[in-house]
Amino acid sequence: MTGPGGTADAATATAGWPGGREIGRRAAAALRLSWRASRWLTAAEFASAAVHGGAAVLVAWSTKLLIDRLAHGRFEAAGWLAAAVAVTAVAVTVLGQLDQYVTPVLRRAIATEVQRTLFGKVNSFVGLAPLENPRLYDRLRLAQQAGEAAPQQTTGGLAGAAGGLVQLAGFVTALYLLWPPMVVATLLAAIPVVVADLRLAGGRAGMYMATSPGYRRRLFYQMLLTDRAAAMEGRLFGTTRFLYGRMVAAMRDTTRTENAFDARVFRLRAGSALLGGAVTGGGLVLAVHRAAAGHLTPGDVVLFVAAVAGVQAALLGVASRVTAAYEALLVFGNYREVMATPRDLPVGDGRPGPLRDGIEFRDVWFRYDGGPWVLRGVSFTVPFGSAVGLVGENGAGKSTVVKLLCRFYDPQRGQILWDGVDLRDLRPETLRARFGAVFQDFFRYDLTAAENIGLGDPDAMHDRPRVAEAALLAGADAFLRDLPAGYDTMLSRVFFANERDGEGAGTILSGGQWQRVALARSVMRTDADLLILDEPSSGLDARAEHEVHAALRAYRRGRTSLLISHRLGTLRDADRIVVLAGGRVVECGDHDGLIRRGGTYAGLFALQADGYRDRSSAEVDA
Ligand SMILES: Nc1ncnc2c1ncn2[C@@H]1O[C@H](COP(=O)(O)OP(=O)(O)OP(=O)(O)O)[C@@H](O)[C@H]1O
Repeated sequence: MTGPGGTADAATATAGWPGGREIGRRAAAALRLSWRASRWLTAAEFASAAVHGGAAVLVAWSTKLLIDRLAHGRFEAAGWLAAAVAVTAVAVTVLGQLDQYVTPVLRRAIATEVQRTLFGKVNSFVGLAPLENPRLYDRLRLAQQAGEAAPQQTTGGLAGAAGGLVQLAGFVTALYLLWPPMVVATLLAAIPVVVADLRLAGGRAGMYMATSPGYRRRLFYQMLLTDRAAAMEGRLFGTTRFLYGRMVAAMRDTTRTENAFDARVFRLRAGSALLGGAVTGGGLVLAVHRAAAGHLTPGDVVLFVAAVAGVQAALLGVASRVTAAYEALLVFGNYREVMATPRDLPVGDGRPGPLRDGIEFRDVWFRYDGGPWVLRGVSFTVPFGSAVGLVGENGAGKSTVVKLLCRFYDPQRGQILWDGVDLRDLRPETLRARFGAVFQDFFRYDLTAAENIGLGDPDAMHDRPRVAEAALLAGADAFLRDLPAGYDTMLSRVFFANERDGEGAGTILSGGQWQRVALARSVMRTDADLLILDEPSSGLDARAEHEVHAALRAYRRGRTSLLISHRLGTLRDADRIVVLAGGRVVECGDHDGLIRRGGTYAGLFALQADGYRDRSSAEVDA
């Protein structure tokens, strides 16, 4: 295998091939998956393969008898045999058609089952860490591929092997009866083919692993080249050529690795085909000689030719089916690994009641996946009914605090307590159901405006008055009503509202408008105990910011909230402001107290206030 990274990656990927037992376990799992997807189709696949194998021998043997009866002038018996051959041939043809129907339908049933189980698994991850692991994406891609292919390859492989063995046994018996040495020669010629195919199966699985990152990169660059937001920067900075180059390079890399592998396949297969051809040709010449010497009848020669070809075809069929199944089972390990991924975070049984006392961060230490410490012993409380602001420079760890509170990760040390109960002892979904939140990197769904807001409480998604109320609070109602189809306008240029007729082209919102939609989404849960607002107004104009904050102040009254904003003016009326720096809480108090203290917060506030002051008046002051 060549190509940058090809050899090394393949070597890593193929290190530690699974043994026979593991392959057996995978085969059993693949069969179970196929059975679960459709037991009738799985059974039909087996039945049709077995009948196929037997029918081929039956046709060849009947043909031999037919020719011998004809040669001896026994025409009546020949007539019956001809009818038997015709019926068998018709049955085989019909079965072939049934096979053509069963195979794709079973494939689709398996594909549906695989997608259902795989994405169900991804959905079951409690936190975000598994989704930040590039290996997961490789495994997931291969798992989808192999998850769909392996069960059918295994079913087909086992069924085909069963059918092939029936055929093999029939033809070997026929050859043995005619001329025993030919059995040995034919089997010997087929052995290199089987060995070569098994070796290729291992190589192919390694190649899949080695090319998977390349495929993902390729898709990533393709997505960037067609993504609207990326296209703006791409055109302005001229990065499209760079991205295009990277995409083509990634494509060449994977293609080179695949081509090198296919060349190896060709060399091995051509060599073994040559050997098989020589045996068949030589055998035919000898059989004709033996017939000329009176040792074989004309029917024997016909059966002989059919048997040599049949044995080779059966052996090759069994080998190729088994190796295809083996190959698929090697990659199927990815499906099993994804499905066996242990739960990323422990899940407690507790159901948090409505917040009564408050939330406490107690000596919380946290770092992302072996990186530097982001929080180093952070302690503060969010008392029930209060508004707490988090302040700190870029990278201070404010959003990290929010992510820990939502239990996207667990702290390495310390505790986060909900009314005195550790978050780890609570069910994450019931805990999260108590939050309303707008994140700094909120998501823009390619859905309608109403759906974009309604997703904040899927149960109330179609409750239009609730959606409109949330939009009103977030200052989004007026501009959403003005859209071409009001709340039903698609907020996307990638989909039509009516896909079938290609009608209802979408609209693009401005950054601030999107922020208001996200804010509306965060207040959809009317019974939320805690409102988390991470930079909710960074994109709003001055008037909108003023209006939205006034509305939110009223909304927050009596509720508990955690606010993050670099615009310190918006946090002025928070009951408590927590200042983070160097991973620690360096100050805590209300606005007036912190200003009097003259520390970090007072310094940041003065800097911002300075920026807003009229320069000339500042100069006059000076
Ligand atoms: N998923 C992640 N994986 C690795 N490191 C991360 C991840 N998310 C954040 N970090 C790192 O953690 C640190 C704190 O990030 P965080 O987003 O919490 O800061 P912040 O105070 O919210 O910053 P800002 O004011 O810029 O929004 C940063 O150094 C950042 O690089």
